[in-house]
Amino acid sequence: MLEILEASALAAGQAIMEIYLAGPSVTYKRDASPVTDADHRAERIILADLAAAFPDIPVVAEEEVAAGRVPDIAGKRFFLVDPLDGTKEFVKRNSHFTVNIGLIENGEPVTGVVYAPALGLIYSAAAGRAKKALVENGKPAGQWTTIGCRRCGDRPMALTSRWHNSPETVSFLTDQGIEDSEAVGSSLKFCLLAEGTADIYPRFSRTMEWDTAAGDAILRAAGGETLTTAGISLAYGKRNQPDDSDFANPWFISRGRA
Ligand SMILES: Nc1ncnc2c1ncn2[C@@H]1O[C@H](COP(=O)(O)O)[C@@H](OP(=O)(O)O)[C@H]1O
Ligand SMILES: [Mg+2]
Repeated sequence: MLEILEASALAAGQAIMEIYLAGPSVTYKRDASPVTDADHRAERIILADLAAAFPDIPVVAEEEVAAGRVPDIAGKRFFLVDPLDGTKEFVKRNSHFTVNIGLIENGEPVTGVVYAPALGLIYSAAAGRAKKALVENGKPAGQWTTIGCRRCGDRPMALTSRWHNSPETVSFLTDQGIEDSEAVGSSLKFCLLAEGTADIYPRFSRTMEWDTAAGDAILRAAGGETLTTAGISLAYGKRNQPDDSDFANPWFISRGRA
């Protein structure tokens, strides 16, 4: 399965880069977040690939949900797709945007691919192994290398959102005595924890499950974890929540090895 997901993410990323170079057309969704022709084109590519290869696995995809199309996932494994995470970065011509495909089984992210086309980097994970490759001309160049979280030292390096940071995140870093932090866009934050170049990603502002599933799968396979503020492993497939919309995540803290 993983190779099919990787190939689909690479194809979607190539379409995104064509639009990136030509200049995307931007509109704004009901929640005022930007969406571009690249989001829609990349999602169509991924949905077609998944439907052809895995017709029985439901797919929850960001723009499909925005259009009101949500499949029944009850009791099933399912895909979460964010065709272009970091749309704001993309629009501002910053390279921190990613293609994301994650597979959820029993509420856990078990398989994932994150592709950052402008950086030429692809990360993936399945069966407890996380790996990374450079991408050239739309294909992995050279060998995939296995990646793993580092053990956190005396000076933890934190990652924060570039556009959606919050006062609570700043307070958390102060309370924990964390002095070093870097703002990084999109699901790349999970990948940097997974490859052992940072230690903690506190997310005290809103995300949706498709923003986090693929990166979280890679982080967990690399030896890290994502916990809610109650200390419980972040679960996926959250529907019919009393006071929130479907597939919204609570605040969470992702980290490498303690
Ligand atoms: N108010 C809000 N409601 C829902 N999602 C939000 C949000 N603010 C930010 N996000 C999510 O945060 C993602 C960007 O994360 P980051 O800030 O770490 O780069 C966005 O992904 P998209 O770019 O796919 O829309 C979006 O889904
Ligand atoms: Mg997103």
